[in-house]
Amino acid sequence: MPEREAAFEFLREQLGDGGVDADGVVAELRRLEIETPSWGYGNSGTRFHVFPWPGAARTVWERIADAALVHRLTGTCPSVAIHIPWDRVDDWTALRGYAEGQGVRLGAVNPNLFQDDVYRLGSVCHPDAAVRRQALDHVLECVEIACRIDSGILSLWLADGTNYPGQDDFRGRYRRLLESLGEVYAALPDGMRLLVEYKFFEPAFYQTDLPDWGTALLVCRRLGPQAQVLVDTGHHPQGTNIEQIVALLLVEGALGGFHFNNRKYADDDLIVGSVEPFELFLILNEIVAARRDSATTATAETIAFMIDQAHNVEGKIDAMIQSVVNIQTAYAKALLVDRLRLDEARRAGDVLGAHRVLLDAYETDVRPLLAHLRAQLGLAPDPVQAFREGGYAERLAAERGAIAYEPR
Ligand SMILES: C[C@@H]1O[C@H](O)[C@H](O)[C@H](O)[C@H]1O
Ligand SMILES: [Mn+2]
Ligand SMILES: [Mn+2]
Ligand SMILES: [Mn+2]
Repeated sequence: MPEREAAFEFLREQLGDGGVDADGVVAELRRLEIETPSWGYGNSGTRFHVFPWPGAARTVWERIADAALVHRLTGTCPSVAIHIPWDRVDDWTALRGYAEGQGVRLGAVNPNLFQDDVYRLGSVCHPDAAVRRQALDHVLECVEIACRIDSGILSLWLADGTNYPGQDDFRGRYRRLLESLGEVYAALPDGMRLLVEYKFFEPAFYQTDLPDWGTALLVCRRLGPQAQVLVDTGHHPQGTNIEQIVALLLVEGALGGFHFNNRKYADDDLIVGSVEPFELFLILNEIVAARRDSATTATAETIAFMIDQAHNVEGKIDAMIQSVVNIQTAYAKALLVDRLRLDEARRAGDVLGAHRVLLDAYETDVRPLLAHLRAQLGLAPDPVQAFREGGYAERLAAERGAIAYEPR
């Protein structure tokens, strides 16, 4: 028996002794879908510099081709999120056809209300009604695009905010926010969700109009059931307990999706799980727990798992594959949590006992499980290695070269 299968058989037995069905875990892993961001495949950087990467995607077609490659190597990324205008085309049917021909579908549509000169004082919260109108027309165009490509998600992040005390009126901006998003919500066709993303600062440095989960939840409540909160894991002040926010939003039926990435300081958009893998495990543990709870299953089953990252000094495609592997790994560990033993320890007030139930799952090497899943899908056991040893990077660099970065 090949070594990997032997490792899986050994783990299956070990898990079986603890009452965990390894085949059930593999089946749940197989259902996991992770959406990658088109903008994660191109050159990106900071205000200090953008380092051009040989072979980095230059057009929406190349970004979709790279996303499709990630899906072919991981078997778990069937859709790619697009950003407007970065990914705008004249013929959406052609782009949709191209994507489907590559084996992926076009996913969440992200409007861009942060790169136009008129948005200096905000977009949908701007004091000037004419600027708000321009912003709304862009978002409504994105609703139209989502319809054309049969996407079920409009994913909205607002850079809106102010830089100095007194610059604007908090109540006035909040009212404009509600009024503007009310018009967006009214334009949503049945079945399309508006995901409201919050972020506590940047590019605004005194006040942000959608700074936290509470404000996003209040706004969603005002709008209606098609509006849900999007949690970007890089958008919280240091020390925030993100897994608690996730649990609360699940109970409220308001958790619509994630933008997975990781950070050490601010919105660093680093590879998810590369800084705090335990936090990622705890977040996914809340999702699995909610799926096991009839009161929260419905919401937990429709969460959009999306990545939102920028790869400034590393290759884009293997970084994205590593991100997918990190999410699969954390999710697999969350599926191993012995929830019966956990509940017992909690009821008994056994604080350390309960904590150790989570540690048992977290410290389990799930690589044999993931390799077994990939074998089932006819894929290489380690997709990052498969990319790096498959000559893809060299071929793309030869085909595309390293273009100097043009600001978007
Ligand atoms: C590029 C932009 O960055 C923002 O910080 C936020 O995370 C949005 O989701 C993303 O679209
Ligand atoms: Mn984001
Ligand atoms: Mn961000
Ligand atoms: Mn981010």
